[in-house]
Parts: sequence; structure tokens; C-alpha cells
Amino acid sequence: MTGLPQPEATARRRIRLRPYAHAVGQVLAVSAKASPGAVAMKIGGSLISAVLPLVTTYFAALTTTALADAYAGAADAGRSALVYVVITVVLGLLWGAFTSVDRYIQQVLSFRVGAIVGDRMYERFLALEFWRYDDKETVDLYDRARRFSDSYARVLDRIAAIFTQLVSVVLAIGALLLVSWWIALIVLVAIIPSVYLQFRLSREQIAHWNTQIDSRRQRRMIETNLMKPQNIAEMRLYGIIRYLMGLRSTLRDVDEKRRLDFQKRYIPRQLLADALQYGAQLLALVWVVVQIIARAQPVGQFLYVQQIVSRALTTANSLVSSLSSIDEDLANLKDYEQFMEFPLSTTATGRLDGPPSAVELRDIHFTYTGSEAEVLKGISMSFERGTHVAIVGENGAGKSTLVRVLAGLYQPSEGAVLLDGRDLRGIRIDDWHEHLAVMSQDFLRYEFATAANNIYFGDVHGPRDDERVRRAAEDAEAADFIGKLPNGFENYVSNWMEDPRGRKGSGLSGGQWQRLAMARNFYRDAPFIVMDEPTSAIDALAEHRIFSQLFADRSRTIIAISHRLATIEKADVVYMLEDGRIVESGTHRKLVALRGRYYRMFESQLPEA
Ligand SMILES: Nc1ncnc2c1ncn2[C@@H]1O[C@H](COP(=O)(O)OP(=O)(O)OP(=O)(O)O)[C@@H](O)[C@H]1O
Repeated sequence: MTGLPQPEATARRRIRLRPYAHAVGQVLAVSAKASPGAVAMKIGGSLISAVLPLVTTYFAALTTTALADAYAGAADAGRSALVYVVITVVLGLLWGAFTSVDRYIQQVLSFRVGAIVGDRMYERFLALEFWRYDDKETVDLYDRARRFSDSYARVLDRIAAIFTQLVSVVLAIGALLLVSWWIALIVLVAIIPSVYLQFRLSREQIAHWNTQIDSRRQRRMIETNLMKPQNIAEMRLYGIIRYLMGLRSTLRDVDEKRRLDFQKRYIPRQLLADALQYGAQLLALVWVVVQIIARAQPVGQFLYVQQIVSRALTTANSLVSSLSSIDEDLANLKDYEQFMEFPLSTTATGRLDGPPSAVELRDIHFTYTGSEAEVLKGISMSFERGTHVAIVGENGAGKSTLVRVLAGLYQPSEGAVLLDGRDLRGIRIDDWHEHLAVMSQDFLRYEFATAANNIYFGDVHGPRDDERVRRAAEDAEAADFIGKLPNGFENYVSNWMEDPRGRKGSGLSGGQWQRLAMARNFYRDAPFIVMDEPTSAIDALAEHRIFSQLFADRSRTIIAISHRLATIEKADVVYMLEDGRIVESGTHRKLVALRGRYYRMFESQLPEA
């Protein structure tokens, strides 16, 4: 199995304090915008979380000392012990109440921040310049940015946790200082190596993750394919399931092995850090026991030191894991910011007052991003309002690419698309799309919607017009099969959907889907209709009827890409493309008479051939 991405030299991503502070500020700003009150409560709550446990420990230690004194016969010590117990319990109660409120605040923030960040990410992704969807760098960056946006809401919680943990560790060390400076020092020394180690591990894990993006994406694509019920038939018939499962396992195992290897390398160092921590705890406890026996400290001091040392160490460990997680999150914030800065496709501001009466492609050249080969090599054609044009050519000649350039999805590298003489680059693309109805080979199947809505999605600018839906379905010869569905137009068009009354949807055949997509195109009622092989799955007679009706309408400009002669011969003019160039053009009759490339391509379909 070749082609598996090899591990690259682990690239260390250094994050200095400034970008960190910037990232934290960014997260706080977004969160404060989402819910200022919740952020303020979160900050206040973090301080309470740091202080309250220490105060509780303090009173617990006082209780123990008072109990020991009462046991030794001291007057009033018993009453003090009871007061301390009550205070300790009240503090516990406050702590419990605060934890519940904090959980609620976190949920409010998660929801609001998640909604804002998720919506922004969707909007940016859906409105990028079209070439970016073919660009590997963009898709890689999007993958990483999306991971960050998914965890954005969690990041604030982590920042709050880090703040609490930092304050807790500092307060715990301070509390130990009150007992003895060197216990405080020992605990501090034990904490530092484990913080450092964990941090290194997390850095390397991020670097590892970023070198494995390709193999992980390949695995995800395989998994998506394997888990699509509609794919099972072909995969079984081709006997490819075992092979794909094997490929998936290999990718997974290689990825996991590298990850585990990382962690294994860190085990001895981790053990050393743990030993240091337990050593510090032991030293502190032995010291306090000796002091109490020598009556240099009160009995309650054992509880105090034991609790505070243990709290300092466990909080430092939690701080390390919070820092590791946030380290990863904040590293991805950079990707998120970079992604959110990608320019949107809609920058031109020129308006179209109505549908243009003439559209011209002037000397169009086009090369796909990341590819060397020019796909369109100087194409010129023009469409007067109401003309019917057919574009023909072998697979890969550039027909679909030409349609995308015409629609303004791709910008030509040379030449221009002119609408009534105005360059499309200067016109708001939405204005142009309003007058276009493009049906491509890989049209969408809205499996989550009803048959009627699949048609209505052709023009959602107004409310659904059921009469228009029905007419569009009739024109696309879809009305018959829709009428036979158990719930007609309100039937879901997927076996997996069920309406609120428990009525199941029905699956459609390839040709039925294509008719539905064509009905959607007709529902748009646009003056320019572009059809990129719209009828490949529709039987020849139906296609003949649909196109006869369509071509009878002189109010629309029609551009049809087709391999079927019955459709092509109805056009006013036929352009034949070969390797990105127009090699022949004219009426069907003229091109047949020419006995050139067009004739040879369609010879077998010609009745006289
Ligand atoms: N997204 C893309 N990125 C890079 N190259 C592409 C992309 N889409 C198409 N191409 C290349 O551009 C050339 C023209 O493709 P295009 O889809 O325009 O051909 P076509 O004439 O519509 O073919 P068909 O009849 O098979 O639909 C092909 O060589 C193809 O490999």
C-alpha cells in the first residue's frame, strides 16, 4: 500500500506569550459580546472557586485543633469546634450552590458563543472565492479552523479554569508560606518539572496532528463512503469492501502507532515528575508530624498542611492539563483567524438593472488553481437574448468549466465575460445569478426535503407557489411520478425521512432525481437557462418532449451541453470544443455537411450514417 503520508520532521510550533495573550483576549471579546453578564459572573466565579476550598480547609484545620484541645480538657474548645463545623458546612453548601450556577452559566455561554462562532464559520466557508474549494491549502486550513471553532465555547471555560487553578496554586503556596517557607519551596520545586513536561508533550502532539492531516482526511473519506447505505450496492458488487476496510485499518494503525509512540517516550519522564511530587508531599507531612509531636504546631496543622500540599499538587496537575488543552486550542486559533480573513467572493458592487440582452465570452483562458494545464484556451462566443446554443465535445474538453466561468464562479485568467458589454468582474455576482438557472451534472439531491420543496428550492426568494411548483414538475415530466408517491408533492424523497404524521418518504430513481432537479431549474423561471448534460439518466423520448417544449420558447436564452444528438440538433448554433478550444461551430446541418470532427463524433447517431 503506497501513498501513505510519511512522518515529517516534527515541526515545533512555538507560541510566545504575546500571541497567547492576543488569543485569550480574542476569546474573551467574543464571549463578552455573546453574553457580558455571563462573562463577568464567570470571572467572579473563578475567584470564588480558588478561594473557597482554601477557606474551608482553614476552618476544617481549626475544627481539628479545637477538637484536640477539647479532648485534652480545654474549656470552651468544644463550643469553638461546633462553630467551626457549622461554618465549614455552610461554606460547603455555598460551594455546592455556586457549582450549580457555574454549570448553568457555562451552558449559556457555550450555546451563545458556539452559535456566533459556528454561524461566522459557515458564512465564511460558503462565501469564499470559488477556486478555493479546489485548493488543498484552503481545505487543510478549513479542517484545522473548524476544529477550533467547534471548541471555541469550551475555550472560555478552560481560560476560567486556568485562572482559577493559577490563583489556587499561588494561594496554596502562600498558605504554606504561613506555615513554613521551605515547605512552600519544596512544593514549588516539585510542581515545575511536571508542568514543563506536559507542556512539551502537548506541543509535540499538535505538531504530530498537523503532519497527519492528509492520512486522516483520506481515512475519513473512506469511512464516509463505507457508511453510506446508497454506496453498499456498488461496493458489494465490486467486492471492494474488504479492500477499503484494510486500507482504513492501515491508515488508522499507522496514525495511532505514531501517537502512542509519542506518549511512550514520555512515560519515564512522567514517572520522574510524579516521584518528585510524592517526595515533596512525604517531606512536608513528615515535617509537620515531627513538629506536632514536638508541640511546635497545633494538631489541626496536620490536616491543614496535608490538604493544602495535596491541593497545590493536584491543582498544578489540573493546570498542566488545562494548559495542554488550551495550548492546542489556541494554536488552532491562528488557523481560525487566518481562515476568517480569506476574502469573500462578493466584492464587486456594480448593479444589473435587469437581465442582460447579450452575453459574450471574449477570448477566455482558464487554468485551475494548482494545475499546470490550461483548460480553456481562448474561447469566444456570444449569446443574444433568446438564442439556443448547444456545446458539444468529448469528456474533459472543458464544457463544464466554461459554464462555471460564464456563471462567474471562476474568474478567467485572461479574457472576460461581458454582459451587455460590461465586464462581469465589476458586477455584483448575485445580480447575475438572479437571471441564471444552471443545472449541472452533479445537481443536488435535497434528501431532507419533500418533492415540492425540492422544486421550490429553485427560487426561495418568495413563499412557495404550489401552482408554479406543479407547472415546473409538468414541464420536467416529473408530475406523473410525484403524483404516484403516497403523499404526492408532500412526500419526502428519501427512505430515511418520515413526516410528523409518521408517513415514510420514498427513494427515487436516478432519472426521477434528474427530473426533479430539472423541475427545480424550471421553477427558477430565469431568462438564461444553462443545462450541463441534464438528461443523461432520462429516457430518450421524455428528453425529446422536454427539450421540444423548452426550445419552443423564444423568450429565454438556452445553453445546453449534451452528448445526445436529438437535443443538440434543436439548437440555433452548435459549438464543438476540443481540448479547451472551439474547433467547429454553426448549425447542426452545417456541421454535418462539413463532414469534420462534429460529423465523426455523432456519425453513429445520425440517421443517414
Ligand atoms: N476542479 C478541478 N480542478 C482541476 N482540474 C479540473 C477540475 N475540474 C475539471 N478539471 C480538468 O479540466 C478539464 C476540463 O474539465 P470539464 O469538467 O470542464 O470537462 P467537460 O468537457 O465538461 O467533460 P465531461 O464531458 O466529462 O463533463 C479536465 O481535464 C479536468 O481534468
